[in-house]
Amino acid sequence: MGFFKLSQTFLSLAMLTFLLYFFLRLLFSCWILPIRAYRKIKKNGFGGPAPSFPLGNIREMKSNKNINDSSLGSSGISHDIHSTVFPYFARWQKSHGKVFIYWLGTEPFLYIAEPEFLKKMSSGVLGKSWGKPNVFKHDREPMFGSGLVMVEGDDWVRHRHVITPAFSPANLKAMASLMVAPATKMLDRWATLINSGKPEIDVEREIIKTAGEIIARTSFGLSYESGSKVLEKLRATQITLFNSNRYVGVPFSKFMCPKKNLEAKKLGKEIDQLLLSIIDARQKSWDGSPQKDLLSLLMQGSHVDGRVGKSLTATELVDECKTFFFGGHETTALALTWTLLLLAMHPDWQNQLREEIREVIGDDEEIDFTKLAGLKKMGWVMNEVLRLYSPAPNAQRQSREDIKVDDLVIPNGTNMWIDVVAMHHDPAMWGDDVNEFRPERFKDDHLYGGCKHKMGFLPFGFGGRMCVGRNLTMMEYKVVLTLILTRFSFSPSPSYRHSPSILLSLRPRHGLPLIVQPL
Ligand code: HEM
Repeated sequence: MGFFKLSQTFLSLAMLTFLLYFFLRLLFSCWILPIRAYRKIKKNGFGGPAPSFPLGNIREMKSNKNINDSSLGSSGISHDIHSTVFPYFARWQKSHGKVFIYWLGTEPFLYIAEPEFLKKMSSGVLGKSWGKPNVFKHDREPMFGSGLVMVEGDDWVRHRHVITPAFSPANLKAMASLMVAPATKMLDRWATLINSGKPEIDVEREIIKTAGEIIARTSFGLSYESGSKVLEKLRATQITLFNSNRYVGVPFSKFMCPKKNLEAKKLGKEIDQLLLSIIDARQKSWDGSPQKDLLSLLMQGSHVDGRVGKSLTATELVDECKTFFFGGHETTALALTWTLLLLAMHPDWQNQLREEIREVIGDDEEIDFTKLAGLKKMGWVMNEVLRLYSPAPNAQRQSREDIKVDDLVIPNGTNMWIDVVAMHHDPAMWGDDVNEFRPERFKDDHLYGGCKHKMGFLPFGFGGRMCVGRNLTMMEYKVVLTLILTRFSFSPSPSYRHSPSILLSLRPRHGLPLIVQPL
């Protein structure tokens, strides 16, 4: 009896110790550490909205959805979108300036919409010394794994070293030929719809589908038919993750949607298996002849440059394929989608681009891809669209060392949120016509569009971690837009409701119905 009582007391003590340990750990990670990090940043004198525990400022961010659709007929369409897509940032900017601290759950973030601050902060930091916020890593794991977007340090250098040559101009030219068939298939579908008396087409849905096919071909060499299984699963992962991704930074948020998280993990594993089997088959059948798609180029790069530490493993190749899909297809599709809206609203620009295509490319049935670089006006239009409706509305960083900005010190471990939409719509940088569609602003300054600061135009990010796929995007943009403009003209549908919104990327909430006519 005495022994039984003793062991019971021991068990209760053990339980109590465990609970105390658990509580202290929780207190430490959710309260003491974040407050300590916050105090260090705050020493620099930054302000910011008051947070509450445990949501930080998330409640305010969620309550501020400010869904404000405008249609063609009523007030017209405004490109002044910052206060619509990020109403909380627009409001906090008014009280706290362009650099301040806000909280995602128990994680403080340094908000930055000031190009000069960004320049000073990033000028001394190497690409490999930047991190990505740890708090996002759990959610993004099934999408990007250890792909280039997420890796850091020497691993990042190794990945970037193998990946960059795959995007060389010669390789891109070969990839361009893979883009024509999916785009032509889409346009044939439009022609059939128009012939059957349905000229109203949701071009966003169409272009996202086509860009998915293009990325499947250019990334892993899959035709739509054979790649549709991978594509379906990749898309399902994105939707599942996005739905379960809403309380980032809140303690235990990953346990809030256990079903969705498990589903995303399961899908992630299935995709890995599918891609691994593709890589395996390639490895077995590869006879050394040159291939056009990124996966083959990376495999060749890894093969040729087979020194230890330089090549990519099969698992890393899988992660890069997923990264190309998630990082590359929707962003490019949205750049094209917003372009079609702006060109629909500006038929004069449609005509100017058609004229340029006739002059530069001619009437040949097959596009000579070397001539695409000559489509200068199309380049201005692309930049102006990326400025007004940047598909990647923000960039994120976490410092991995103390960073000096004049007399200030941004401490190691600071999360950063760079508000690209704010900087692209800042009249102090662009002038009073900041919210007008004026592609000609890129005529004399094709890189920065006359922006007063070189860090004020960042559609592809900045520094050593700038988007590795930007030239591929440019190629796809010019190929697809050339094909569209040579076959169709288009105008906005009266049913279009303008409601740009952030669903990972910046997209039209209700799609983009256009009235399409054959030329
Ligand atoms: C309009 C199209 C695109 C936009 C707006 C875009 C935007 C971006 C942005 C903002 C970043 C982050 C840069 C930073 O943190 O400073 C990025 C990184 C990246 N993008 Fe893109 N991207 C586009 C197309 C593509 C394509 C087509 C691919 C590949 C097929 C791609 C692959 C990547 C990769 C791998 C990274 C990570 C680079 C690194 O961290 O070293 N992107 N992109």
